[in-house]
Amino acid sequence: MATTEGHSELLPEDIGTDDCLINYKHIYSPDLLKQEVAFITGGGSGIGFRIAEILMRHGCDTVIASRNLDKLKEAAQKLTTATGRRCLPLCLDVRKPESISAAVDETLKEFGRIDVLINNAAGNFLCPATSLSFNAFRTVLEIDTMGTFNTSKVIYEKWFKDHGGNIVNISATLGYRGQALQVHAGSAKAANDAMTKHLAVEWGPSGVRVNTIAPGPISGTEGFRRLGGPRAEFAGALQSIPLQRTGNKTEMAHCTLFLASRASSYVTGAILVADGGAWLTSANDFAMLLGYWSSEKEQRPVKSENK
Ligand SMILES: CC/C=C\C/C=C\C/C=C\C/C=C\C/C=C\C/C=C\C=C\C(=O)SCCNC(=O)CCNC(=O)[C@H](O)C(C)(C)COP(=O)(O)OP(=O)(O)OC[C@H]1O[C@@H](n2cnc3c(N)ncnc32)[C@H](O)[C@@H]1OP(=O)(O)O
Ligand SMILES: NC(=O)C1=CN([C@@H]2O[C@H](COP(=O)(O)OP(=O)(O)OC[C@H]3O[C@@H](n4cnc5c(N)ncnc54)[C@H](OP(=O)(O)O)[C@@H]3O)[C@@H](O)[C@H]2O)C=CC1
Repeated sequence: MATTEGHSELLPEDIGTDDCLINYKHIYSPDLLKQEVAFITGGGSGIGFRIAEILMRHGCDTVIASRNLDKLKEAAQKLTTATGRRCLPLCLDVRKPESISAAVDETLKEFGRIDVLINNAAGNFLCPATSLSFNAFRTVLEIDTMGTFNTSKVIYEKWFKDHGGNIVNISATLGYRGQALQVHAGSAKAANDAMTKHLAVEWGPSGVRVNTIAPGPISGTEGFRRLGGPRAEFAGALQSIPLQRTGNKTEMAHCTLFLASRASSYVTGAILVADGGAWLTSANDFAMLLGYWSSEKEQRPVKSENK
């Protein structure tokens, strides 16, 4: 108990908005990723933003890429100011391979290399299977699973195949025991965990490592908010996690730094579970989540019919 609380206290400013850490203490040498370039999908917010920051604080230049260019520009400015490294904001939709291709070309033109790909972009919301439209299920699979494959394949073909590289996927432990109101996200992330192993086998001979971080509930993020995490009713569920707290973005970024760097040079095809032990024990309370979902109608679009 004292150990986990102690670590939380080291990072008091971690909770909340996408701002850079004020008192960051390096985990590894600040030169660990010197002269490397990381391409981070969804790097303008939440866990992806913090991953960009921690990689940059270890010497890396970054590309942060997603759909909302204004948000990305603001994030890139903050990241460069805080770390002194370059950060290039680029617009893409991971569902559209041609947009990924254009962003990768731009990256290679600007930086001349890509060393690390972080597949972090995703979409999620709470919804029981009976209310989930076919299109809603497809949309989440297209963003999370097709998006991860599309980005990996484009970067492999344009760069990693000839130069090697390092892919880290951001998954989730929510599907490991089945989670209520999450059939879409759980199915998508399970496919990604399988993809990690398949691509590690196929691309290992080209010098490409492929690994995954599987987070549990991470406070101060959109994903946590969308699933009702900050609500008082969930306090009991969080207490059922062995480490008795949510994780934070910096902890996820440190795990990513390990897999993205030579610190893990003989690791591939691995899934690093970083959830405080949550999936081993915590209650998957269907009634509680359904109650929350029913009370949060403004979160959901009005659908005419299942498509
Ligand atoms: C938190 C729980 C607390 C305590 C539990 C304690 C212990 C539990 C222990 C272990 C559990 C471990 C972990 C769980 C905790 C955390 C969460 C895990 C995973 C998290 C994943 C993520 O967070 S992903 C990142 C979240 N951020 C985003 O989603 C931002 C990006 N999102 C979007 O862009 C949209 O939301 C989108 C995904 C819908 C895509 O947008 P777009 O392409 O524009 O698509 P639309 O046209 O809008 O919609 C497409 C169809 O989808 C339908 N839809 C959209 N929103 C909803 C909704 N809210 N509900 C139902 N259906 C929806 C929409 O209607 C469209 O379908 P049609 O049929 O109408 O066409
Ligand atoms: N938060 C949590 O508790 C947990 C999160 N995770 C995983 O962590 C990762 C980050 O989640 P979190 O930080 O919470 O959420 P955010 O909403 O902050 O991050 C998701 C990012 O994905 C981008 N994105 C969404 N759709 C697309 C798309 N079609 N093309 C390109 N980019 C897209 C968004 O940017 P834009 O809108 O500009 O496109 C956004 O920056 C996700 O993979 C999530 O599944 C896993 C377990 C728990």
